[in-house]
Amino acid sequence: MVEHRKPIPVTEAVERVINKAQALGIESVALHDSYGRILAEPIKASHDVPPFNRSPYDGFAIRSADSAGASGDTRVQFEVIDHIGAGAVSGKTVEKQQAVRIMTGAPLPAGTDAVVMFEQTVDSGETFTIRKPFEPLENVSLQGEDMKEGDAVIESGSFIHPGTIAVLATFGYAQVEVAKRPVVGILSTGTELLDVSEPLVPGKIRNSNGPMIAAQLARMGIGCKTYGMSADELDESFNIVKQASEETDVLITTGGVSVGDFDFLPAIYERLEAEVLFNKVAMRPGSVTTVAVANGKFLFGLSGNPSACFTGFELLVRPAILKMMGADKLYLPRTRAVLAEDFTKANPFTRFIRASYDGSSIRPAGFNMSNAVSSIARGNALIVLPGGTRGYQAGASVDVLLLGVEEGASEWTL
Ligand SMILES: Nc1nc2c(c(=O)[nH]1)N[C@H]1C(S)=C(S)[C@@H](COP(=O)(O)OP(=O)(O)OC[C@H]3O[C@@H](n4cnc5c(N)ncnc54)[C@H](O)[C@@H]3O)O[C@H]1N2
Ligand code: MOO
Repeated sequence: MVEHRKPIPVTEAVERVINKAQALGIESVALHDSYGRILAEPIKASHDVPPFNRSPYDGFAIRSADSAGASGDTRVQFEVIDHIGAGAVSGKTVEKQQAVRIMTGAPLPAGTDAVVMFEQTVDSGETFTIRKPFEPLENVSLQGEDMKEGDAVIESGSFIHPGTIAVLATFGYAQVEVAKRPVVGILSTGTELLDVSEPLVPGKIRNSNGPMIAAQLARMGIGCKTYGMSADELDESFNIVKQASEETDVLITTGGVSVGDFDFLPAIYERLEAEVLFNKVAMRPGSVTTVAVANGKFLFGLSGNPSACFTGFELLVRPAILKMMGADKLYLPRTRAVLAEDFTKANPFTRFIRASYDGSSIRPAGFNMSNAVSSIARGNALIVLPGGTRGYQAGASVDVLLLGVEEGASEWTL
């Protein structure tokens, strides 16, 4: 008898998965290993940045009051009494009409409150003259102008990117508290699958889903265990899935999840006595995406069809893993864009179309069936067309989810 599955809305599927996903705790890593991790502590400024008033230019530090009256006609002269570069502190106190030759980054000497750039001086040597007056604090980089001691600078849960690392280094974090990452496994099921290095033979295709998912994980800062490929054979697949699920927090399988005679994932979930969160989602591609939990381990049954597999990962696996990683932003950033060409197909389920987005308009990235590989390569975004709609014309405003934006992403709210 053919199994009938009840589709649930994609937002409901996301919610069910998110409700099951638990953060895995905290560990300490060296700063240079922290790129791509999720910060597990809030970062407060432990001192002012910059920590002292400093020169933002190469020039001369003066007392601004001494420059009063300087003009094109009336030059004002200064005597140079010291010379410092960044890292040095002048021991001198600057008196009337005196100056210190100062390089970018050096602290302002006692008594001075302005900096004259070399380009603003005439005849510079032991003495120099200027042709304009300077305001107090003119050309001075002020202590604390960037960050003040005690400022909340970065929130816990943020993705650690190069800018985060610059802040952490500034405040002396040689070690950083980060969220633990889940151990994720990938198993590609299908008797038809060949390894990437194998020659094509009749009836077979190369496994593109496994390497694609590994890369989708990599751009989230997650490595993976690869369980290779298994044939569509129940006992063999069951044994691999059972062992892999024991060795991982999240096992992602592709293929074998629909209602075909050789689709064994549903039977495997049953044998594992897994709790199936859903086995049909009102989305296309990826309607067969199934998520189950067995012994506290996630089993993501993604479709074998490449575009469906890709989309199921981005919409359902990615937020679950981000929650396990302790991230504060779980969803793909969402925006609106103008459709660049007609899309007249009906959308019985919410449709996610691989598309290329140029910042204002968006164009479907070619062949858009769930078995497409080419459009995944060409797309950098997904157009979202709600279920029950059809007949979108060029010029229509549509919802768009941006792909590959792992840093500083805003949220796609449910
Ligand atoms: N009677 C029905 N048939 C199908 C239904 C349905 O509701 N009733 N759903 C269709 C939909 S929608 C999809 S999507 C597919 C999904 O099937 P599976 O997820 O079980 O995947 P497979 O049948 O194993 O493979 C589908 C397709 O993808 C190719 N494939 C598989 N693995 C890979 C891989 N690692 N790399 C590249 N390509 C892969 C495979 O050869 C098939 O062509 O079911 C429909 N059928
Ligand atoms: O699961 Mo299928 O991808 O809806 O075409």
